[in-house]
Amino acid sequence: MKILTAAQTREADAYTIQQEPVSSLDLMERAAAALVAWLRQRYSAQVPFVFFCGPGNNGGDGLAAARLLFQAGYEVQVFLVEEAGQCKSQDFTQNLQRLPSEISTHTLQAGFGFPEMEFGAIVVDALFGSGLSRPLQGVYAQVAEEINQAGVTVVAVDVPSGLFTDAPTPEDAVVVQATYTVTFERPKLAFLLPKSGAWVGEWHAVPIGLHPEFLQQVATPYQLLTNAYVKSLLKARQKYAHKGTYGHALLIGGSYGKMGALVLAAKAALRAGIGLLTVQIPQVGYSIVQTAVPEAMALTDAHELHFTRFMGQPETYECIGIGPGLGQAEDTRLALENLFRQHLPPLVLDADALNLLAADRTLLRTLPQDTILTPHLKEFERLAGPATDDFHRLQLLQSFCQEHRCYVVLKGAHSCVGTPTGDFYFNTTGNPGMATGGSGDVLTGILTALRAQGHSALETCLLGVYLHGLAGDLAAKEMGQASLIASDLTTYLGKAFLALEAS
Ligand SMILES: NC(=O)C1=CN([C@@H]2O[C@H](COP(=O)(O)OP(=O)(O)OC[C@H]3O[C@@H](n4cnc5c(N)ncnc54)[C@H](O)[C@@H]3O)[C@@H](O)[C@H]2O)[C@@H](O)CC1
Ligand SMILES: [K+]
Repeated sequence: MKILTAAQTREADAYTIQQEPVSSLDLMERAAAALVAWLRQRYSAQVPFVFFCGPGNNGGDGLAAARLLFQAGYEVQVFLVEEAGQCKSQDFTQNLQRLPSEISTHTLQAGFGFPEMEFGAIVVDALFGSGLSRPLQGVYAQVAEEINQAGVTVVAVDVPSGLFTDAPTPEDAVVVQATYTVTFERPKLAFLLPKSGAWVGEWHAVPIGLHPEFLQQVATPYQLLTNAYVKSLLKARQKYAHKGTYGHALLIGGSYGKMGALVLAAKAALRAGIGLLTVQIPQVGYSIVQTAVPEAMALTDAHELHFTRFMGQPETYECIGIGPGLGQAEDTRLALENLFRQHLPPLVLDADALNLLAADRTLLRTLPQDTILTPHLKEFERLAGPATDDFHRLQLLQSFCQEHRCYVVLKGAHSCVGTPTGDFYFNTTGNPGMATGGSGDVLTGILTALRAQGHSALETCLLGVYLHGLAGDLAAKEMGQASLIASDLTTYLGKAFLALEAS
């Protein structure tokens, strides 16, 4: 699903208005109706609502929603926030005229006294949306600050007011801290990035019937993974298959004190459908692996404690995953250097393999084409340098993938897959319970297994991050986020496959 910029959203609105055709006011009515349907589903008519409406179409949405909610029997109060002399949008003015006189309506201007909130009231933030052109100032900044200090649930309309959707929001800017953001049609890019995403709270995209033709033709490098798309990447298992049909993968990793990481990756690879799995481990790991993962074959390194020399034949494997628990010993770095000189099957690199690459730029330059790298933010910074903000990081991701002709899964909430073509794919599954040691090792196992089964590098990344997050969501539903541990992700991987197939 394409993610649109604010300018593209305006074009989509205009195209819909012209082609459907529908009046701008009726499109706003649809947006308000979608917002109100969301609110009514969540809150009963006993819950009082306080709307703060700005002068543009975002404020217009707020006014239309206040009217619809009032007509549905809710207690509604409206505050019009305006800088003296500020122009109002036409649809705002029309919706103000349509506001029933029974709704208590006040104007807040500079130097206002902020209203007392009734206990349990929900604030609806309709100050500014995608039309924001500069940071909030004056009365708008004051209202946003007061809302943030009121300690109430805040539902932002379309965008939390003060947040830039396609560019970094200045560090010192005032932004409404939303509990929920009900956004129209598509989430905005800023919602998916770690710093700006924190203002958005939990976001929900509600459709307002923007013209499908426009959505189909508009060009963007930013895509959001949808269930339907990821499902289309699944391959059915064949009746006459044997274990050789589903690839032979190799995982290299584990070192003294870090064998668990390799075990987690190995179990995940097996649950991700691999036909055969071999692990290469230092001698210290032999009995651990043979006991913990009896389904895997083991190759042991000449070294007791860590990886020093590849012991197999590269052509035996359809994919090699390197990194979980690998360690960063000097002879491990040399072993990687030697390995990269050989003709290799597709690679998945994680954890210490990435740290070794970051410390040795020559090694980075010898990276085989279409390698998949799975850094978290800190590991990515070591590889590509520090980012000044979320948007700069996306630029770094794009140039890194293009320069090294590789795929990068930048891990976090909404993990982002960067590609050599310059496109970005944001994941939609997963939860904060997965921020726990070993989660990344499980992902490496899943990706290695999918790649070995013949998925392209891109398919592997998309299917892998989605299933990994879905397993986390299913696990969290039953055991809660705080108690979730990495091996639960593997336990729930089968259910994730089933849920995706059945969707
Ligand atoms: N037909 C449409 O165009 C639709 C628009 N919709 C709503 O319209 C919103 C966008 O509306 P607008 O383009 O009117 O923009 P906003 O309502 O976000 O902003 C209004 C105007 O305020 C001014 N402004 C920007 N930043 C300011 C600041 N910091 N201080 C003071 N003034 C500032 C600008 O001139 C801007 O156009 C969307 O977020 C959405 O809520 C929805 O109703 C769906 C349909
Ligand atoms: K808003």
